[in-house]
Amino acid sequence: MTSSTEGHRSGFACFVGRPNAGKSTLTNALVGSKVAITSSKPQTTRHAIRGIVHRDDAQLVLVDTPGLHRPRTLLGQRLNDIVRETWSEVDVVGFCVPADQKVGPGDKFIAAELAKVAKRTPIIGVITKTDLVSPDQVVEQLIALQDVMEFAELIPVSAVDGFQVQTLTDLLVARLPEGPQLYPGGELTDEPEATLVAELIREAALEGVRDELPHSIAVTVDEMIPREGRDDMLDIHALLYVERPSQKGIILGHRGERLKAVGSTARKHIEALLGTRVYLDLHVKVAKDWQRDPKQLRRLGF
Ligand SMILES: Nc1nc2c(ncn2[C@@H]2O[C@H](COP(=O)(O)OP(=O)(O)OP(=O)(O)O)[C@@H](O)[C@H]2O)c(=O)[nH]1
Repeated sequence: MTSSTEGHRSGFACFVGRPNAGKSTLTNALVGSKVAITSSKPQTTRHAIRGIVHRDDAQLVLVDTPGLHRPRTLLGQRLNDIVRETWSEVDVVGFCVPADQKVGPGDKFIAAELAKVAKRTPIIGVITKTDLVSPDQVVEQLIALQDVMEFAELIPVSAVDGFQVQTLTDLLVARLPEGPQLYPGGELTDEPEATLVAELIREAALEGVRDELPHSIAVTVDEMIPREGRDDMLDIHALLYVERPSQKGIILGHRGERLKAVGSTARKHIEALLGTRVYLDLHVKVAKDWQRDPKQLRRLGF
């Protein structure tokens, strides 16, 4: 009997590019309507998962990277170190450049940074939004991009009309190592929104403290209601449960600064997920030994 993982590939990819290059839209086009829920172990990545492409032969996990900045300050440099670290942790990077805009200094800056990791991580040049330009302009952009750096592959796509989206998936998958599924399939769809929202909050809360609090956090979303008189704003009230007061301190951080950052990261991801603006009201509660208490577990959705 052959093993079920034989020939199966799995791994991580991220899209980089200047703001508005079309990274999010492309991610959604690749993933389809599926939204990633990452509650399932293993926690193989420290980065927020934007979507997972499930196929019989592969599982492609698309992760978020923070934006790259022109480093004017020490903090800017530190942020860029983090970006580069992410790039070298994924199996393949897609560098997105829109077809309808000249390859500019912003792109060149990113390319120069990408070139530093290109020996270890293959970089695929992705020309996005081809539906906005003529075929000739696509060719011109391909040529312009080729001058910027050396790519493992170059491909024009359109997330809007689906042009070459499948081919791009194939190219990304081909760069993944052989391996089993990292996340169970199937469970990614049809999750009620509140569960996904809770999961995004949990992800943000665990960021950076996974080692200290690996399985001690649970999140409940108690309320998701449209802001009165507005159809573009959702009020979300959520509770973050920890097991011990000491863990509450870790989550809150100095003067609650960490919780504030968690809330702001989670809010951005929730807004991207739901396509609406969000006010997130987040509180931390100690629920003693909730993992061993069936009643509490049920309330937390386990
Ligand atoms: N016509 C067309 N528009 C697109 C395509 N992909 C993205 N767009 C539009 O381009 C704009 C930016 O797309 P995003 O996916 O938000 O870009 P992004 O790179 O994620 O942007 P940041 O989050 O700012 O980094 C949006 O208005 C999209 O609707 C495409 O394939 N064709």
